[in-house]
Amino acid sequence: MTLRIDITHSLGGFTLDTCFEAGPGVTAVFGRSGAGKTTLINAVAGVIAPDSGRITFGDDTLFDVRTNVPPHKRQMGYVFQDARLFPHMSVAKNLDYAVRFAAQRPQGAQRNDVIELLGLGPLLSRAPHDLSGGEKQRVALGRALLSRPRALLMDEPLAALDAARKDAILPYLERLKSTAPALPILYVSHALDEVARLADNIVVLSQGKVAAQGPIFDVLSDPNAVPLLGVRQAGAIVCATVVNHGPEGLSTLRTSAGTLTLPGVQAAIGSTVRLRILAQDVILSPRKPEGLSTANVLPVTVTTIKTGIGPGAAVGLLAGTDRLLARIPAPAIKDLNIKPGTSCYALINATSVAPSSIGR
Ligand SMILES: Nc1ncnc2c1ncn2[C@@H]1O[C@H](COP(=O)(O)OP(=O)(O)OP(=O)(O)O)[C@@H](O)[C@H]1O
Repeated sequence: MTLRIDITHSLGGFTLDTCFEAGPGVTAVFGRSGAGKTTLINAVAGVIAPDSGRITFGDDTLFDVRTNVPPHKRQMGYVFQDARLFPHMSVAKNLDYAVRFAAQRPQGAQRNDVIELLGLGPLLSRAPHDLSGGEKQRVALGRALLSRPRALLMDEPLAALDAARKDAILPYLERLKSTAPALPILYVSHALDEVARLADNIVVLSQGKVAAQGPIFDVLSDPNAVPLLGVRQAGAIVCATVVNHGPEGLSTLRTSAGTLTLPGVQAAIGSTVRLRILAQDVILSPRKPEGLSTANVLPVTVTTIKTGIGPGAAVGLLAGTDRLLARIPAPAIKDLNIKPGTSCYALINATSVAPSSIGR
């Protein structure tokens, strides 16, 4: 089923004016602080009533000029930045509380499946104050899933966690995606690394408006989206298959354009991973370079060039059937005579792809 959101809402001098759809899978709502992400997700949850517009889920109208379905009747699971567990209840009781309210609902995961999916078994008898931040968020996610939601709304669920805890919980979210592929998940975040690992689609909010939207692979590789995403954060996602793990901690991965050698790849041989390759870590060369310390050289074709974003230019590249994004000094466009259709080589430093940028 698909969530359709077409609303306007004013708060002081701020106006949210958005129109987009979120179907099965993860739709990331990305934007800088104050872009309107929380206002948007609160409207979908039914916590606030927009000034005007319409929110539908499949054939059901959740909000319009005549209708405003209360939050508990929208059948949405909500996970906040802070886990908001009941402090006086054990993990098991927190989960059972959700089951009780879901008893009559037709869809959703069973208790044991959710416990297994999120690795909650060893935590069941513990109290929330004995859990780490990441464990609390796993319980909060379990509780949301056990309410048998028709859609999941996640508002910066990892923002309060440090990098290590974030890395520990991301694989659970990746598993959730594959075990519940039909579940629409609206995932609010201002962290592009999370979004790149999890999202199928992205809606970029800027000052309350949708500034870009579409499949995550398209938007993150679009040079025109670089100013919205931030020049240092911008980078495309490449799909790769793990070929082997070498003795030096370096793994060989096959992409549609050629082979990459990268450190810190945990995935099993034969599995497909997503690699987020930052635009600033891609260097372009008109000829195939030799004798370099990096083995990662892929033949590419220039598709789009975006200048006028400071001293750098963003260059969209086709690498086999994948796309890459490079950020190079603007004068290099002229010096290298780069234009759409130019064939050249992309150099990617082996150590610049962080293990946390590698998703399943
Ligand atoms: N009750 C309110 N009264 C007036 N302005 C508000 C109110 N609530 C939010 N705003 C403003 O609306 C804008 C959007 O806020 P919102 O919380 O939706 O942004 P956000 O993208 O979720 O930000 P963050 O990432 O910092 O949480 C901000 O400019 C905020 O200051």
